[in-house]
Amino acid sequence: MTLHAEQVTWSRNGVLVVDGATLHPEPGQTVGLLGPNGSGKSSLLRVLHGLVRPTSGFVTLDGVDLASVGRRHVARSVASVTQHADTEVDITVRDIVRLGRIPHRTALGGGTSADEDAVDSALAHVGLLDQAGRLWHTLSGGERQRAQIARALAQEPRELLLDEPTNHLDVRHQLELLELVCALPVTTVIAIHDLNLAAMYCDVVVVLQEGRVVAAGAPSDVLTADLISEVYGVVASITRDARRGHPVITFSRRE
Ligand SMILES: Nc1ncnc2c1ncn2[C@@H]1O[C@H](COP(=O)(O)OP(=O)(O)OP(=O)(O)O)[C@@H](O)[C@H]1O
Repeated sequence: MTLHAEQVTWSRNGVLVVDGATLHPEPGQTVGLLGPNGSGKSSLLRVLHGLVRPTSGFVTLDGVDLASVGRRHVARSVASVTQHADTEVDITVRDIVRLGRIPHRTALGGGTSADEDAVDSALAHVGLLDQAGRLWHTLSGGERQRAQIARALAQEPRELLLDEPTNHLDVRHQLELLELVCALPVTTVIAIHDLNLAAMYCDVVVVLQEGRVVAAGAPSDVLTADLISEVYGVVASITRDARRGHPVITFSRRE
């Protein structure tokens, strides 16, 4: 079992932001949340994390309504990286990553060597081990993004919720990050704008439009020229990757 959404609706100021979304990831899958700006991807991730309560429907963790699961239990199981993680405090990269260990600490305990091992391992995974002593505010946007990913990895979650994690990353780090995420033994839901990266790395893609799920399934079934035209209003053509067979999307210029 994993984190499931059942007919989840979330309204804000009378506007239906998420409209009846159902999500049933298989354990270990990487699920891509796609859709235009404002289609509800971040909001659905927030509902899945239990940061906001659904207006109707429900989210379950291992079959139990998230509303009745303790926050600490959720924090031990679910890690998230949001789009605007930031801090003004003078804090090092290692300190940021250590935050991921908080849900695992006992009431009395400070950090243990197991905590430090998890922090080192997470830093190594994102290629920041040699930058661990640097201050947060001196990092580039991409380095901050990788530090936040390391914080989520240090949490050793079973479920990972990522909101546009490839933002700010150069192409090598985009590919490395998604390869890392796919190789982790966790279930990942990842809001992502790049349809080609979604096609390369996601087992399943779920397309949102105005808060509603309008398509879901394997990238090769979902990412058709018609769907892309309907949802994004752009002209695209689809070929297949010669080696792995996933769709490769090419966009046409408007003349
Ligand atoms: N707390 C809030 N209060 C009011 N409206 C909100 C709130 N959060 C989100 N919205 C609105 O809900 C809609 C969906 O926003 P959301 O950020 O979930 O979309 P998104 O698909 O993640 O967009 P993007 O691709 O631009 O990041 C938008 O119209 C947004 O303005």
